[in-house]
Amino acid sequence: MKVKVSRKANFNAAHRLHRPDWDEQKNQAIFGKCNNPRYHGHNYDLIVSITGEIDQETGFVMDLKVLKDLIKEHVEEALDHKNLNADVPEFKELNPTAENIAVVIWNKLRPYIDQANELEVVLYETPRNFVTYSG
Ligand SMILES: Nc1nc2c(c(=O)[nH]1)N=C([C@H](O)[C@H](O)COP(=O)(O)OP(=O)(O)OP(=O)(O)O)CN2
Ligand SMILES: [Zn+2]
Repeated sequence: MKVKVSRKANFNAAHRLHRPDWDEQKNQAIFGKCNNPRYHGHNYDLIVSITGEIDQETGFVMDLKVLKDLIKEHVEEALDHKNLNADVPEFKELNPTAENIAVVIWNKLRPYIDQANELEVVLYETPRNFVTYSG
């Protein structure tokens, strides 16, 4: 019997969607206001979920206090109040779209999650735009 447990988190970050190999007109046409050369911010909401068997001794799939601390150490400290393009090595040459940010977060957390459990990351870039990555 598998059960999914989840932890919500939040971080604020600035970004710019841009490809240096495209001219200004194409960047503007594809990325619109997220191509602003002065960057802009989003208030990202994150839901991290772990799916697995319930441990018969603890009753936990995973201790949510441990998950909270992992998100704080590996996601919030890396991304919160950062300029994603300029401050976060993973985005030096990777566009910080919601999709790519979700994959980066998943990769940061996966090494710390029990191999027997599944990891899912849901990232809200705006209240109505969100992406899901499960590996
Ligand atoms: N597939 C993707 N599409 C878009 C992304 C993305 O990361 N992946 N990002 C953006 C913008 O960065 C950002 O999400 C703003 O988009 P917008 O359409 O303005 O969304 P809002 O929810 O703020 O707008 P509403 O009008 O309130 O719906 C765009 N596309
Ligand atoms: Zn944006």
